[in-house]
Parts: sequence; structure tokens; C-alpha cells
Amino acid sequence: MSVQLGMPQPREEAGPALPSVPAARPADAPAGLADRYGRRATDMRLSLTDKCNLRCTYCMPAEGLEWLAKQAVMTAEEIVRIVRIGVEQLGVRELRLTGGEPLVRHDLVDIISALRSNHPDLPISMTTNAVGLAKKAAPLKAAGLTRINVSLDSLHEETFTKLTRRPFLDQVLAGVDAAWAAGLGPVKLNAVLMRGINDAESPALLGWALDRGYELRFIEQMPLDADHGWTRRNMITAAEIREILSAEYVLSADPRERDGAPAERFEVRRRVPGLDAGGAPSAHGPVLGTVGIIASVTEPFCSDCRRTRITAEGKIMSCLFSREEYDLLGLLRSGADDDALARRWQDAMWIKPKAHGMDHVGLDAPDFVQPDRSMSAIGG
Ligand SMILES: Nc1nc2c(ncn2[C@@H]2O[C@H](COP(=O)(O)OP(=O)(O)OP(=O)(O)O)[C@@H](O)[C@H]2O)c(=O)[nH]1
Ligand SMILES: C[S@@+](CC[C@H](N)C(=O)[O-])C[C@H]1O[C@@H](n2cnc3c(N)ncnc32)[C@H](O)[C@@H]1O
Ligand code: SF4
Ligand code: SF4
Repeated sequence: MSVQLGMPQPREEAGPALPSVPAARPADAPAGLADRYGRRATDMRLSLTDKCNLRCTYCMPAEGLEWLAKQAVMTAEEIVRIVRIGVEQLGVRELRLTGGEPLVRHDLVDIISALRSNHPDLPISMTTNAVGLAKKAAPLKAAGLTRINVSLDSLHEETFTKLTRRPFLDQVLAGVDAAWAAGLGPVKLNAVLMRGINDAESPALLGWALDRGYELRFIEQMPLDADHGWTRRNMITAAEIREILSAEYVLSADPRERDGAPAERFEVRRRVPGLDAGGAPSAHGPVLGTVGIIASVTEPFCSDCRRTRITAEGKIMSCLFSREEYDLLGLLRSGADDDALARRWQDAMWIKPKAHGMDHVGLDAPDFVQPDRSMSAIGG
């Protein structure tokens, strides 16, 4: 779909009317990427590609999903310029590279080197499925990548293959270890729990991660799958996750500040028979590590959201569930200067929805409309 410069680009799907004409950003609006609800985005999530070599059931369809044309995707130079504007003019304080699968970009190492040379102190992390990471972890570290998050839903080949529709578990495990060995820690792992598929494996997956010093996070499935198969009733909730884990572990609030993070962190101790019925942590059980729970659906964290997203084709998405996108790359390619690009970005962020793409919280609300893009195409 071609995009008109300066105009919000409504998604094409049928559904309830889009929000009314956005309020203009007032002249006295706070600096940076502020919005109408008093939040300020300092965490930039940039999608390097819409392509992926896995097809996770909660994200992509089994087949199909046309890739963007090569010329529609931001080049390395364009990415570097957009990040520079974000950091130098708009208060971006951390950068997350995502996709699609960032590792499928052949110029990934060059992009990271260029970003690092412009921004010596910027935390630059990457979220990846780790297929092919074993060979690339050391070069990525050398180029200046700070740390890495890996998606790993199961340690069982059959379950892994069922969920990702590809038989690459060994490669992913090798990638996780290589990331650790290369110094890309702390290594965080993401597991989306799917009822009847990998939910029962969650305590074992946690034990495996704790043994190795990886920080595992369990994620509530969001309605961002290309197949539109998500239902509120079928998803595994944060409360259920805590319940499943409590058979083997005692979780207690991590005293560290959450600081706008999607994951609520818990310290983990092994459950010792004889603990009180409320599961109070045993004075005897040592803390084995932490686990995170990302409860976007049942315990949303939108009121403290600090994220701004740029899709692989250079569109600004103020929210993961935005139904409106603003074209930054088109403006850049038209010859606009940095100030004009910064203003466009600020305008787009000013009208960031309150939560979940709407003016109220609720992925299960009757007026929620699932974006027609899958998570892979938005940039998770
Ligand atoms: N609702 C919502 N969920 C998000 C958003 N960003 C990420 N998530 C969810 O959080 C999960 C983990 O994201 P990651 O890319 O690993 O990064 P993170 O947890 O945000 O960041 P770190 O803990 O700092 O590494 C994703 O798989 C999504 O399910 C967001 O903006 N909104
Ligand atoms: C879209 S992927 C992109 C990066 C990389 N391909 C990966 O899988 O890590 C980013 C994150 O989104 C998560 N994700 C994808 N679809 C999701 C959904 N429907 N609900 C919740 N998280 C989802 C994945 O588990 C992954 O951790
Ligand atoms: S983008 Fe990430 S979550 Fe989506 S299919 Fe690829 S590996 Fe799976
Ligand atoms: S759903 Fe939107 S507002 Fe809520 S945390 Fe995610 S990006 Fe932020």
C-alpha cells in the first residue's frame, strides 16, 4: 500500500471506525517522544526485516505471507540516520533490534558497527530466534551489540517443531550458548505458553534456564497471529503461569524497580516440602535466579509504556496494536531534513493510544480489532 506523506495510514481491514482525527501536538508539548497521556518513549524498537526462517504458530501462518519488496525495506544507511535522529534529537535511550528475524539480514553486523560507532554508550540489544546465531554471536558482540534475547518455547524437539513449524531446536540451543559465551549477557529467553502444547513444560524449562544462568520470561499470547486464532479463553494467563510454576517453585517479587519493563520479575526458590500453605519463601531455600512474566493481556503495563516502534519499511507505530502508521521512510526518501523527520516522529507519538491501540485497556474488549499485520510484520 503506498503511503501519503504526513497522513496517518489507516489499516485496510474492515472493523469499527478508526479513532477520530488525531489531536495536533501542541506547541508547548514536552520535548522528545511524548504523548497525550504523560508518557515519554525512550525505548526504540526497530524492525530490521519482516522476513523469518521460522513460522511460529502464534505469529506467522504455515505458508504464505508475502515478504516486503527489497526496496521497501530500510537500508543500513537509512536505519543509521533514523536511529541518530532518535538518539540525538528525541531522547531515545535504548535500542532494540527485532523483526521478523534480524539474523536473516546479511548486513546485520555492519548495521550494528555503524550504530555503535555513532553511539558509543547506547544499549543496543536484539531479540532473535537464534537460528544461525552460533556462528554470528562473536561477530555481533565484536560489532558492538550489547545483549540478546532469544525466543525458546520448548526444549523438546517435537514440541519445538510443532510450535515453530521448523526442526531447528539444536541450532537455537547452540545459539543461546554461543551468545552467552560471546559475552552477550544477560541472556534473556522468551517463551510464549500455548495451552496443551508447551504449558506443562514450563517448570522444566525454568529449571533448565536457572541452571545455566539465563533469565527466562513467560509470555501471555497476544492476538497478533497471522491466522487470527487467538482467543481469550484459550490463552494461558499470568495467574495460570504462576500456578503451574508453584508446583515446583516459590516465586516472590523481585525488589528491583520494574522501570517500564513488560516483564514482571520474580525471585525463584525451589519449593521445599513443609513450607507454609501460602507458599511463603523458605528462609532455607536460596534464590536460584529470576523469572519474568509478561502479562500483556491480563495485567497490562501500558500506563508506563516507553516504547516507540519503527517497522522494517520505516513506518512509525506508536503502539504494538496501532491501527495507524506514519511514514518516516517516505519522508526521509523525499529529501526531508532531520528536523522535519523528528517532527513527524513526535507528531505520531503524541497521538499514541492509551493502551492496546485504543483509548482504554482491553485486548478482550468488544471493540478491540486485531491488527491485520502479524507480530513478525510489525516488529515484536
Ligand atoms: N504489550 C506489549 N508487549 C510487548 C511490547 N514489546 C514487547 N512485548 C512483549 O514482550 C516480549 C519480550 O520482548 P523482548 O523483545 O524480549 O524485550 P523486552 O522484554 O521488552 O525487553 P528487555 O527485558 O529489556 O530485554 C515480546 O515477545 C512481546 O510478547 C509492547 O510494546 N507491548
Ligand atoms: C516477533 S518476534 C521477532 C524477533 C525474533 N524473530 C524472535 O522470535 O525472537 C519477537 C517476540 O515476539 C513474540 N511474539 C510473537 N508473536 C507473539 C504473540 N502472538 N503473542 C506474544 N508474543 C509474541 C515472540 O515470542 C518473540 O519473543
Ligand atoms: S518473527 Fe519470531 S516469533 Fe515470529 S515466526 Fe519468526 S521466530 Fe517466530
Ligand atoms: S500495547 Fe501499546 S501501549 Fe501497551 S505496552 Fe504495548 S506498545 Fe505500549
